[in-house]
Amino acid sequence: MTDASATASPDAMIRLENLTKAYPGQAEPAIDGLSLEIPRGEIVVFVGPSGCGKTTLMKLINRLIEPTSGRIVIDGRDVTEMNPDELRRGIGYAIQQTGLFPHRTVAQNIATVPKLLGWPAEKVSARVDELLTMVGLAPDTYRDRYPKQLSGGQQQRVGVARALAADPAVMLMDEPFGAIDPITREALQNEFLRIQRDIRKTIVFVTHDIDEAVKLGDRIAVFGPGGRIAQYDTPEAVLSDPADDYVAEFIGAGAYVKRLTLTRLSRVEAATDWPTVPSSAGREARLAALRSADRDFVLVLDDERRPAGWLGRDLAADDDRLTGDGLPLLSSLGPDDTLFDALNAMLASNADVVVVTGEDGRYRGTLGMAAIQELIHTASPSSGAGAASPAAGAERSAGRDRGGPDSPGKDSPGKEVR
Ligand SMILES: Nc1ncnc2c1ncn2[C@@H]1O[C@H](COP(=O)(O)OP(=O)(O)OP(=O)(O)O)[C@@H](O)[C@H]1O
Repeated sequence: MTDASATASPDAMIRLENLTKAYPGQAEPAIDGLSLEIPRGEIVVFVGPSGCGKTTLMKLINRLIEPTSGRIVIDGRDVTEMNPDELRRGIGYAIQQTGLFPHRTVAQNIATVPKLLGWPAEKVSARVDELLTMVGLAPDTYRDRYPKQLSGGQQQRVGVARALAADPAVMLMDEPFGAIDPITREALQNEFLRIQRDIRKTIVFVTHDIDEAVKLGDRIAVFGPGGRIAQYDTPEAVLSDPADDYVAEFIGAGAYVKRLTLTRLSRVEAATDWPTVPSSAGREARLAALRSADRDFVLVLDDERRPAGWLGRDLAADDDRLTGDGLPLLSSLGPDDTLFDALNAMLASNADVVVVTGEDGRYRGTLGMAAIQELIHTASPSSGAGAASPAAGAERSAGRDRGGPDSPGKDSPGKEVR
């Protein structure tokens, strides 16, 4: 773990220095001599079992409680020297129970801090609409609703919007997606990462869930009992080189599979040699594309170059189906999907390839099973898992996914996954 006093870095947004919190009447301190640096613009995830002091640390950072000893420095300022109200207005705080005010509308909830800061009404209103749009809730539909008229996932989104309202440099998020079903949770996580790509806040995120930590964190602090940090490192390093038995046990089984979740498809080079045909192509052009293809399936792209479906050789004899959009294509994956999602899509569709699109939904290429296999073995922390080496790996292995004689799934590009 980082010893802040020894390695104080100029770009640490939050510095915890030898921090101790002993609650009155408790035999052991909840936090005991903890030092940690949180870099500017990164997501640092505190992960660990219940009762290990994660929430205590969050409350210390925004001064809902005071430390017994030690210092907390945010953006170069010792927080104990700041007015607590001023401090908290500069920190967005989102929690599991959302803490939304039940008798205030969504807009009024989001506007809480901007109003305290005395923003003019038009600016507040524009900010509310901007944030609702950002978290995927149409302002016209949701602005005037009350929290109880929203689903749990929508409430979480409003909670995140409210935390972001005054554009704080620091966000503290304590299990914000905790009580949400797994599908909504995944959607919220993906949206959260997409938003963070634009806003680049310094975010401290608390979770019990190592998979969530691995997915969201630029760095993970694995907490043990008594507020001890067992390891503070990148997800890649924690997964592939756990500091001790405690961390290894906390990660649990399946470290290789978890590592697949670290690499987003945006960082993987997709193979671009799969044969394609525009959806505007007529019968003859489609037949010609199938004849000249070195695979049994040709990918149909619409006018915007978005994947529309697979055209199989078996359709050549069926004019109606040949001139339609081919088989359904439900397994196209976007830049925020991971190698894990790609593998899952392949397994679900019994195929050995998935179609990869860019942020705009346009076709970017394909990714095959062999490429994933190679990526997971070439990506080590030292080679920068998920960064340069996967792209190189994808390129190298692209040729092996081309449906050659020894490619088991060459005839099944995937009927449908999503
Ligand atoms: N107000 C309090 N008074 C006394 N002890 C407290 C208080 N708040 C927390 N504690 C104790 O401090 C320790 C750390 O609690 P904390 O809530 O920070 O843990 P946590 O890691 O956030 O747990 P969880 O994941 O369950 O929320 C626990 O032993 C808890 O019982």
